[in-house]
Amino acid sequence: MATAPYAQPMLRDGALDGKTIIVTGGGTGLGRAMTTYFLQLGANVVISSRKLDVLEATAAELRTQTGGKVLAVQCDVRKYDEVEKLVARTIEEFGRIDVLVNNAAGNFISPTERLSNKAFDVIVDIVLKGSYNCTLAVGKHWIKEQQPGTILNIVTTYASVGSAFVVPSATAKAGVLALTRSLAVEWAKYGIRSVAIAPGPFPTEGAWSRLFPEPLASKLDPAASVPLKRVGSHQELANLAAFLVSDFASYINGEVVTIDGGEWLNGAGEFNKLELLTSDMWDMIEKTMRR
Ligand SMILES: CCCCCCC/C=C/C(=O)SCCNC(=O)CCNC(=O)[C@H](O)C(C)(C)COP(=O)(O)OP(=O)(O)OC[C@H]1O[C@@H](n2cnc3c(N)ncnc32)[C@H](O)[C@@H]1OP(=O)(O)O
Ligand SMILES: NC(=O)C1=CN([C@@H]2O[C@H](COP(=O)(O)OP(=O)(O)OC[C@H]3O[C@@H](n4cnc5c(N)ncnc54)[C@H](OP(=O)(O)O)[C@@H]3O)[C@@H](O)[C@H]2O)C=CC1
Repeated sequence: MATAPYAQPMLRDGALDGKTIIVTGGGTGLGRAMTTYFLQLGANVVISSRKLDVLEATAAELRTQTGGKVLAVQCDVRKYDEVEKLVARTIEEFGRIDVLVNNAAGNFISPTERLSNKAFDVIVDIVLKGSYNCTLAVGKHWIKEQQPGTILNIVTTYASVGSAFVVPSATAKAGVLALTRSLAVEWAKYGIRSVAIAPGPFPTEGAWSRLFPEPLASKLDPAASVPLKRVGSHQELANLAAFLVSDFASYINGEVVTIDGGEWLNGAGEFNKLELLTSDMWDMIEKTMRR
């Protein structure tokens, strides 16, 4: 079957030539998808997370698949000293950093009152502390070297509106969104852009195992609440990420781009649920109203 247009690579060859990009959580899921496309577009990529074996395996596969330069560095984003080492190792290998993608995250569904304080901490620490740790370490480097840069934060649609049953994640992602918009203004004078992507449902093992465990998975179709009636493809998210970190997006700063097939608006509109009405019902309703 032919690949759908939205699942095809978008940018021209070499669009990211000469750029060095750090992708936290780059060994799996959407981080891996972005890394693959960045390499195909000519960037050098450093992938980091806690599990070195996963990172090394991904790096080896992507070297073969793309012919690009990818370095695996173990780093727990919650620990500032490890983040500083990640920055130093990147400079040592590639001589520069052009882009930071704050993608690493932790999440699981739970009624909030069931959470221990440690469970709340672990999510906020990975998502919010992890993002500001990396942003601070890379930002300080750019400012000291008088070098421009781009920060891309992967948030989610509920960063703006909140969500029940993923409260630590919603709290932390809202903070990351605030970080994005605040630094877009404060660090613009240094030539540093801050942007974000708010994805809706994109199937990954990491997200699905924690957000759609059984018996939920067999009861709930994640595509059903999306007006376009499908989930996202990894390539279309990678296309958007590559554009936002490329020089073609040089005038985009402080923006959060939602990519969710219209899902978040679906819950918002007062009358959206009328989608359930059949044509016959509408005939009846119209007749009654006109009378
Ligand atoms: C699907 C449609 C789209 C909607 C948008 C979705 C938006 C966001 C999506 C995502 O972010 S998906 C990313 C998912 N990926 C990950 O979470 C990967 C990394 N995750 C992990 O490593 C673990 O899941 C972790 C729990 C977050 C961290 O693991 P770690 O080993 O560091 O911690 P633990 O020691 O296991 O746990 C710490 C603390 O948390 C409690 N806990 C763990 N799991 C649960 C649970 N399911 N329910 C309640 N509590 C949990 C655990 O018991 C510990 O607390 P204490 O027992 O010490 O009090
Ligand atoms: N998939 C989806 O539908 C959606 C995803 N998102 C966002 O997309 C991003 C990627 O998620 P996805 O690919 O689905 O899930 P994954 O679970 O595949 O990705 C999460 C990554 O974060 C890494 N990570 C977790 N904790 C740490 C830590 N302390 N230090 C460093 N790295 C860490 C994990 O690696 P390791 O365990 O080796 O540390 C893993 O590679 C996340 O920001 C998520 O919130 C947003 C909306 C929807």
